[in-house]
Amino acid sequence: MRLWVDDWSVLQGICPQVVDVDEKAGGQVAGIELRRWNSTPDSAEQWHLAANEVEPGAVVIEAFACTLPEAHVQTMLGQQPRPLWINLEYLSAEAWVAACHAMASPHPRLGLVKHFFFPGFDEHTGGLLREPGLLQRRAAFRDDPAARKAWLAGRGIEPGDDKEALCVSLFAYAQTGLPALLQAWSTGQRSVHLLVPEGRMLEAVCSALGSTLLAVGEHLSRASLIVHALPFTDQDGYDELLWACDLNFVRGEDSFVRAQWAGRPFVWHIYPQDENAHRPKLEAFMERYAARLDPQAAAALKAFWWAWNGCGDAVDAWPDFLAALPILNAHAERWCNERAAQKDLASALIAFCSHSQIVPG
Ligand SMILES: Cc1cn([C@H]2C[C@H](O)[C@@H](COP(=O)(O)OP(=O)(O)O[C@H]3O[C@@H](C)[C@H](O)[C@@H](O)[C@H]3O)O2)c(=O)[nH]c1=O
Repeated sequence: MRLWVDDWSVLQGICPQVVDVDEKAGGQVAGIELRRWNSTPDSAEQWHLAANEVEPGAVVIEAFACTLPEAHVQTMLGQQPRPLWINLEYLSAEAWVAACHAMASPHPRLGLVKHFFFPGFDEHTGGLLREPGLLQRRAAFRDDPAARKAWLAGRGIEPGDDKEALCVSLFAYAQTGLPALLQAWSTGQRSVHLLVPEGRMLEAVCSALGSTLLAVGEHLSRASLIVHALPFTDQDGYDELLWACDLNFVRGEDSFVRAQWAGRPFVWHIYPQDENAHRPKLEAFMERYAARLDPQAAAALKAFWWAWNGCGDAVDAWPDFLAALPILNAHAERWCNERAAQKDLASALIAFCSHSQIVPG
């Protein structure tokens, strides 16, 4: 397995072992060969390993339509048998995805065939990323209240005897509604411990509360609201954060999926696109997610999610959402178990390649 990565520093953040790999020469992490992909090579940066200097694998996965370098495609053309070329698409809950999943698209000039592979939420799609043992690790953590308590205490968070206290993790894109929501939490009846990994969201929270930027490990209190600054951790650490909280604000694709495996209520901030192209995607997921949810809880969820995504007032929507949390909690667990009954994305990819007789089954 060889992974081409165009942003080494981002990879280091979520996979710290990458620090030991020479960016210029590439190297191995957890059995995966890492190579730096310079998508805009220039003469000043001749050191990068060009994709055409490397023999393509039996399967070439182009993620998120990143566009393979022409030279790499040419090398693929010269191979016998020709590699299986897969375009791994963005995650979407929209109905058309099932119809397009695994569809073949012959290259107009080259005679190579590209297959579209869509992650998704039902068995007609490629499924979701879920590594072996994830749900067992989560269960071990969540079934052990002492482990959660110790995890929180290790980060200076001690909700104490306040059974009503709510632990909330916050990871989102820029949010215009944030200051008002923080204000509502600070004056609310229920204590809110807000766990914010370092980064832009922490800056935004501190600035909205009129504070200097908190260092990792520090906290600040505003009546019912206590903000805790957490480090940006590797992905296992981020999973533990999701498991430890009662409610998780997540964004984009990956943290959105991890929150679903956490089996806890969550709020999704979808990646905003031009001309509001993200809205039908948000709606499609909400409809799917809330289809078998109690109607009142479904309405509360939709109102708050829409508001968090810029359509509505999050402060107005918060009380009903808060009241629905116990129902949403049970629903999150059920949703997680249903999704876990499906083939995961990596297994689906292997099955697809085996079926195409490229990879031995
Ligand atoms: C806060 C935190 C996150 N993470 C992880 C969780 C996720 O796997 C990852 C962040 O990924 P995402 O949540 O998907 O957010 P993102 O904004 O980085 O990704 C997005 O990029 C856009 C360009 C795409 O169009 C989106 O669909 C989406 O993929 O970081 C950690 O490992 N440690 C941490 O401390």
